[in-house]
Amino acid sequence: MSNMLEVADLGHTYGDYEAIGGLTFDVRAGELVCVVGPSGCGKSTLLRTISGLIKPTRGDVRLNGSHLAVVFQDYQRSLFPWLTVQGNVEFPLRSLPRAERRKRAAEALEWVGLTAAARKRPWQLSGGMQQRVAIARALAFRPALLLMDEPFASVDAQTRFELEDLLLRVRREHDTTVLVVTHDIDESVYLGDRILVLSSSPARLVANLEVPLPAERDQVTTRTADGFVALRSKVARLLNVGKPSMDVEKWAAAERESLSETVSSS
Ligand SMILES: Nc1ncnc2c1ncn2[C@@H]1O[C@H](COP(=O)(O)OP(=O)(O)OP(=O)(O)O)[C@@H](O)[C@H]1O
Repeated sequence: MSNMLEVADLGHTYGDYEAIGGLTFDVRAGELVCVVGPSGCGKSTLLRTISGLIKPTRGDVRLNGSHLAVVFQDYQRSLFPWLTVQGNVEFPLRSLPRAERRKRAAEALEWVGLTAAARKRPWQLSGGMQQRVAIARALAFRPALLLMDEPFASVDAQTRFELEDLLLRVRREHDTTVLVVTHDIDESVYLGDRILVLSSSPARLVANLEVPLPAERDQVTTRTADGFVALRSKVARLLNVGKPSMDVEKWAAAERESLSETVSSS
């Protein structure tokens, strides 16, 4: 499988504060990779450098495709209240002919189950529906890579589960490559093909974990499966290594070894 994203020795410093301390990883085409790390470790900075919103102090980001789209946590601020749902989804497609814009927006709204809401304004919709509009807008752009920054953190638990399943369905049906930043360990295991665990700031890669779960996931059976429970415990323990006094590399190596033992014996 080819790489859609290649990040090499990426580092970022704000003034003299080092937020990211040299990250190297790839995201393969069609893969869904989750990034977890302690609060303030530099996850949003990582997404901003990948999306080109800020220029990294050092290192390289290579995207093997022409477009990327970003979905943010705060859907209320990312949608235009004066445009209809359809208008919001069409907005990034302004350079395309009108008929093509319409077609792509209608298609993306259908993928997220919002065809009936196309003529409404965002403020007439629930929070979960608004976030679905933001996802439709990103998908209509047909991005080579979809970046998501805490995309479901502002909705209730039930809606969050629905949106997680929506994301899994659309990325499977449309073969989208996705990089999701999340605070939620369970969400990272439920969604991910792979999980990148970061240390506290400056963010370094503590572990790069394959998720040993079938592609078909279900909120009840997947979350109670032994592989799910074992991996979420691993990630939770790895996140404690963000303490500066610990030897992150040594800890991560030990955890990786014990994870591979768990997986091979299960
Ligand atoms: N524009 C900025 N100028 C100076 N420091 C910044 C700036 N943006 C972020 N930082 C600092 O860099 C560090 C990483 O911030 P970032 O927002 O990337 O972390 P995060 O992991 O996304 O945080 P959270 O988990 O709370 O969302 C934090 O200590 C933050 O205070």
